[in-house]
Amino acid sequence: MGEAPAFLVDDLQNEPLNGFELKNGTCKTITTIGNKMYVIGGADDGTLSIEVQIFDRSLGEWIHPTVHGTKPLSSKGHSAVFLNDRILILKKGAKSDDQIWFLEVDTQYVRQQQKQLGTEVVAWSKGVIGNAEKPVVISGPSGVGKGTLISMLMKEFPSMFGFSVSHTTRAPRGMEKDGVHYHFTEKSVMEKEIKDGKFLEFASVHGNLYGTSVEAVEVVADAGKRCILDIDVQGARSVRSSSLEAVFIFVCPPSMEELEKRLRDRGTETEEQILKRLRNAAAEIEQGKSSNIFDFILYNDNLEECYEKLKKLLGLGGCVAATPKSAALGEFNLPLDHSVSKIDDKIIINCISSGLEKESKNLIMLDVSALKGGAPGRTRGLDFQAIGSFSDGLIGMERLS
Ligand SMILES: Nc1ncnc2c1ncn2[C@@H]1O[C@H](COP(=O)(O)OP(=O)(O)OP(=O)(O)O)[C@@H](O)[C@H]1O
Ligand SMILES: Nc1nc2c(ncn2[C@@H]2O[C@H](COP(=O)(O)O)[C@@H](O)[C@H]2O)c(=O)[nH]1
Repeated sequence: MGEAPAFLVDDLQNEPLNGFELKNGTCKTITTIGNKMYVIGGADDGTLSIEVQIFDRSLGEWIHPTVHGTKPLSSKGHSAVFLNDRILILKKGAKSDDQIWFLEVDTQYVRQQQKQLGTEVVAWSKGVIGNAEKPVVISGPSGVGKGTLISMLMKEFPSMFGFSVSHTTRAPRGMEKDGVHYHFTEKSVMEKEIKDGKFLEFASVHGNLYGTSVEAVEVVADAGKRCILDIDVQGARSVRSSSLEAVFIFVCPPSMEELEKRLRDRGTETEEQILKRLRNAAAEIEQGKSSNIFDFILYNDNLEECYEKLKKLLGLGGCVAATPKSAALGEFNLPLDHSVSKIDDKIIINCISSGLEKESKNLIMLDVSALKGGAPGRTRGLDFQAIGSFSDGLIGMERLS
């Protein structure tokens, strides 16, 4: 039987939402959910990320959970607030793009992973202010022109779209660069990373392993861009049933003869590979047209016409769409000195700053009522508003963005 550490009893009397400092200088919070106490805070073993331990009060035992997602780097302190199925972590003194995190403890993704792995699972997800545009999943048989259409989109809108760089076990083609077109990977390495939960989806396609890592999607979201995934139908199906909300587009060839011509003219595959890809194409087209995976089907006969249709369904017809909201917002840094409380779906952050004349306190409201997404990816839909100041009396609502 394990023993609850001495700090739990005393420090729970303090403000667990806002954390407490231990004798060794590290800061931890404790969030109690049923019989489980989630102890979240800088590790004593010198690692740089925020660590998670769970104490099961009914068993009197420590549980070491499997931790999915990129762990946040530890900070000078943090606050923790429980929200139904996840714990909101606000890092003190962190930069605007690193201050809001979620530790998911009972979301659909966490429950799925627990079932699959048979262990206790928690998952980190970074919070994003505003609603970034949904990622775009583009599927279709090999040679139909997915890559060509995506290149045209990225060339015309370089600051709007970012490509999700997949992993593959196939060999690079002549001009392909590692880390740009694909992460070219050994099969054993990729299999281990799949087992470790690093992939949003993966599939065996035309005899090789392909997959989208969670990081590949997050890198694009972090750059404030809309993510484009070029993946096969099996991968699209996996993403559809994941928590990643996306727009799903299937690209169809005008005919099998034309598809074969394009594949042969591209000249990147051996005869054997071309035949394999053509055999698979018939089943992919059948699934693409008949399944409920895809929101849109595009016929790529005339390239320019098809590209115009693609732009139109992405809201780019005629005028340039606005920059994704997440890129423009979130330029507000939470100060080191703040405390946190929760009223319904609103988190009230009391920022305390000592001015020369008098101490002023600013109240910020973080609205978590419209959260979207989550692990394995970012949590979107957060909104900050300034709601008042103790020193000057309450001021009117004011958006910080
Ligand atoms: N509408 C079109 N008409 C004629 N040729 C086209 C058209 N669209 C693309 N192509 C050509 O077809 C070939 C295959 O296109 P592309 O490489 O973009 O296909 P893909 O769907 O990305 O294939 P893969 O899944 O194998 O990566 C390329 O040589 C491209 O230039
Ligand atoms: N399920 C996934 N499929 C992927 C991914 N990346 C690419 N693909 C698909 O593989 C085929 C073949 O691609 P090629 O570059 O070898 O011609 C094509 O249909 C791609 O859409 C992925 O990460 N997951």
